[in-house]
Amino acid sequence: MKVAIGYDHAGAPLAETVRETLGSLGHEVLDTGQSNDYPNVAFAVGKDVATGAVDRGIILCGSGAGVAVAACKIPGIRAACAHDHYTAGQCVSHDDVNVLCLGARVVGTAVATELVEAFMATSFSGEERHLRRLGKVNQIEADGLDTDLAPAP
Ligand SMILES: O=C(CO)[C@H](O)[C@H](O)[C@H](O)COP(=O)(O)O
Repeated sequence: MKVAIGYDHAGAPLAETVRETLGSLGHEVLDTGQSNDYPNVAFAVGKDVATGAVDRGIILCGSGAGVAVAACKIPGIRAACAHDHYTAGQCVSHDDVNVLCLGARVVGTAVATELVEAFMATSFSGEERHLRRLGKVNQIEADGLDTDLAPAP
């Protein structure tokens, strides 16, 4: 896959680990570089994913939270902050997450490597219940505060 990465000053210490891990897995890395304001980083990576220039994105900041908040504002982006192996995989298989957000002040290089591996090894399951829920996410994105969601079955 082609993967865009980006990082702020707080995320930068993990950038080389992410680049190396993606490379060792055979993925192509598009490095969008560093900005010291996390919304700039999130927008650069999220735009590449949303336009289809790359398949997925990985964004690094201090906690992983700031870049996730910003990236989720971009239509078509499903970003998640994951610091455990289970979430890094399940966020893709259930929620079709296309941007992984990591906090370099939270995890070290060994855990970050495992998180990137889990994220990249997982595909969306396509199961009916997950498609239904993702449809509702898309509905919220399209209709905003006017959204009228069907109740859960
Ligand atoms: O971690 C973050 C918040 O969730 C941000 O994305 C930044 O990395 C963080 O706020 C940077 O903090 P600093 O005090 O400006 O170094």
